[in-house]
Amino acid sequence: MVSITDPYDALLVVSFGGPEGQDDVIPFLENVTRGKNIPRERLEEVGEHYRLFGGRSPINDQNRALIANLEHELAERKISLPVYWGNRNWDPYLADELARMRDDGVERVAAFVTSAYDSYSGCRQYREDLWRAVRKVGPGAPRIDRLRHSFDHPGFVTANADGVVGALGDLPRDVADRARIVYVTHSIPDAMAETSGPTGGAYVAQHLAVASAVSAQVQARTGVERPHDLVYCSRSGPPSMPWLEPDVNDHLAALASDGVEAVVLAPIGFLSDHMEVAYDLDTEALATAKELGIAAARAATAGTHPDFVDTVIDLLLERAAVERGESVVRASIGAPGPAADVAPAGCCPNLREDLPALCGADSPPYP
Ligand SMILES: CC1=C(CCC(=O)O)c2cc3nc(cc4[nH]c(cc5[nH]c(cc1n2)c(C)c5CCC(=O)O)c(CCC(=O)O)c4C)C(CCC(=O)O)=C3C
Ligand SMILES: [Fe+2]
Repeated sequence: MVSITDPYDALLVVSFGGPEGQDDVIPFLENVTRGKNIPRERLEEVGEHYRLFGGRSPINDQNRALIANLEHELAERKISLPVYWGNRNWDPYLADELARMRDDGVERVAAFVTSAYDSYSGCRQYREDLWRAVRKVGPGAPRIDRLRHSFDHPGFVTANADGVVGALGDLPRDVADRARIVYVTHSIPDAMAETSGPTGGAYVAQHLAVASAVSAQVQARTGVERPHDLVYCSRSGPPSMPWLEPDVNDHLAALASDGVEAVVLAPIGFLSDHMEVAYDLDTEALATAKELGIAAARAATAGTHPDFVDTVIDLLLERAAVERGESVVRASIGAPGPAADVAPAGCCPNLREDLPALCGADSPPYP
């Protein structure tokens, strides 16, 4: 009997990983920045962000919550499929989880990566680490298909629109109708943005599409048209290297001098409230807004919103149908359109060194 999840034996949630206590902070940061050109001062600064929160990133608990919701929703739909979880930079590591899956008899797995957009950081870097994990496990490692990026799935957009509507409700009533919606994502080097996706420029184009789609939904639901912007947080790297701008704090200052009284900060670049959201937005940017005298509220991320949980399952069922050779209608908000199932050769290149990566047209054969 054909099951709607065939040919998959499991779903694997692939994430970044984060420290769970003060002793983890330095080893975690060493894992993240190995081979990268991150200045010492920046590392110490980021270490302090984690220390402020007891050395514990919120990201692992958020992944545990997402997985619990996925398991619940799969059970509700009478779909019997185990869910596994492996990280790039912290326990549970990808290679350990792949070995566990192999021992459990899993041969073929669909991987949901907790990164919604195309760029080296959100695409190829995960696929390089999947290759490294597969090579470490060796023969018998399950075959992995990475699900397409979730940015343009209508469920992701609705979850974010709900977040913005909720944040508008947190603003003082007299200014909420005049609030500006400031969409925020992770800054990346200009060179990484320019080369993102199959033909370049995908990172910014995909965010602009999501920002417009979320704003249109918010307008439809509130009956108020509000201006919006796309800005960046969490810049790293040497100061000499250009990264995407404006920074959210600089942007708030510019808005204040233009007389803007209220903003919603909507972190569409992040799938859950991890450290960039908890520190860079909730701690730093909200303090900046306060100093400037702007009323500000932060919109919830997709997190465990039911529409986002459904999005993950929908992407899984879509890809399973594709692999069975069936034709599918892909849920999408439209241009720039769904990202590819199999990453095209050379997409989201690693500009530092050429490394083998899984789930692409240019991937090496399994060991
Ligand atoms: C696009 C993007 C995403 C979104 C896609 C995705 O979700 O993957 C993302 C996610 C995350 N980034 C995270 C943490 C860090 N990122 C760093 C460094 C960097 N990120 C970059 C980009 C991105 N990062 C880049 C271009 C660098 C410079 C180094 C390099 O060129 O690769 C550093 C080193 C210190 C610093 O440089 O700031 C840390 C500690 C965490 C965990 C948070 C937690 O613990 O809750 C998460 C989810
Ligand atoms: Fe990062």
